[in-house]
Order: sequence, then C-alpha cells, then structure tokens
Amino acid sequence: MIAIGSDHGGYVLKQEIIKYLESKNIEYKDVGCYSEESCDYAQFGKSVAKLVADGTCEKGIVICGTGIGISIAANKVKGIRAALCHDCFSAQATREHNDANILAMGARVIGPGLALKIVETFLGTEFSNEERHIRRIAQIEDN
Ligand SMILES: O=C(CO)[C@H](O)[C@H](O)[C@H](O)COP(=O)(O)O
Repeated sequence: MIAIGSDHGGYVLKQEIIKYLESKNIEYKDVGCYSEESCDYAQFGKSVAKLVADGTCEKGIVICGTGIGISIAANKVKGIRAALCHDCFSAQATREHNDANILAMGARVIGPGLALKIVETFLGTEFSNEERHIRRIAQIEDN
C-alpha cells in the first residue's frame, strides 16, 4: 500500500500518479489535498509520513510545488527518510543506499512524464541491504 499526498501545487501531478498506480493495480491511500485550492503542505506531508511510520503503508509519495516543503515536513516524523528526487538515478540510489521510504517531487520542477519514470524507479528498486548502508541509516536515527 502506497500513501500519497500533496498540496495544491502538487495536486495535478498527484492525480497523474494515482492514475499510474491504478494502471499497475498498486493499492494506495490518498490523504489529499483534493483540489487545486490553496492549502498548506505540512499537514499532507505529515499525514503520509505517519501512515508509513506506523506500518499502514509500505512507502509514500509526497508532492508540492518544489517538493521541498512537503519533504521537510515528512522528515520530521520519526523513522521517515523522505528523499527529494528529480531524476531516476537519485530515485534508484536513495532506495539502494538510504532505504528511503518516501519519495518527494516538485510539480513545478519536472513534468509528468519524468515524474512517472521516477515513481516507477523508486517503487521498483530494493534496498541493497549492505552493511555500510545499514550502519549509515542507523546513524541517522541516533540522537
Ligand atoms: O513548500 C514549497 C516550497 O518549497 C512548495 O513548493 C509549495 O507548494 C509552495 O510554497 C506553494 O506556493 P504558493 O505560492 O502558495 O502556491
């Protein structure tokens, strides 16, 4: 199950990604927003992050205008590693190296064609499970 959310700046791209998930029979939970009316990204970033952190959803996707505000908000939730990716190399690397559990994108930065390839790459790439990456991820959680 994939949790997905956006603010108004990411709403149209969110709907494109939902169409893609449906075409691949991938289950999702859409936490909103539900229109292009102006709203605040933090609540949607945190809602997606909480669904991933508590295990309801395996991964999440968050979108705002740049992907920055909503990824900062998602990363405030313990256990979340939200990665802002605007290319497929980064999407693959962040899954393999960081075991990123949320993909963030900016709908004002990239178009839907590239965004869908990034989603495909992110969801289709496994964590490498290599010792050095496990060690580094553990260090992120250290206080
Ligand atoms: O948080 C952001 C900037 O990092 C997002 O891009 C928001 O979507 C953006 O700030 C919204 O801007 P708007 O002028 O309110 O449409």
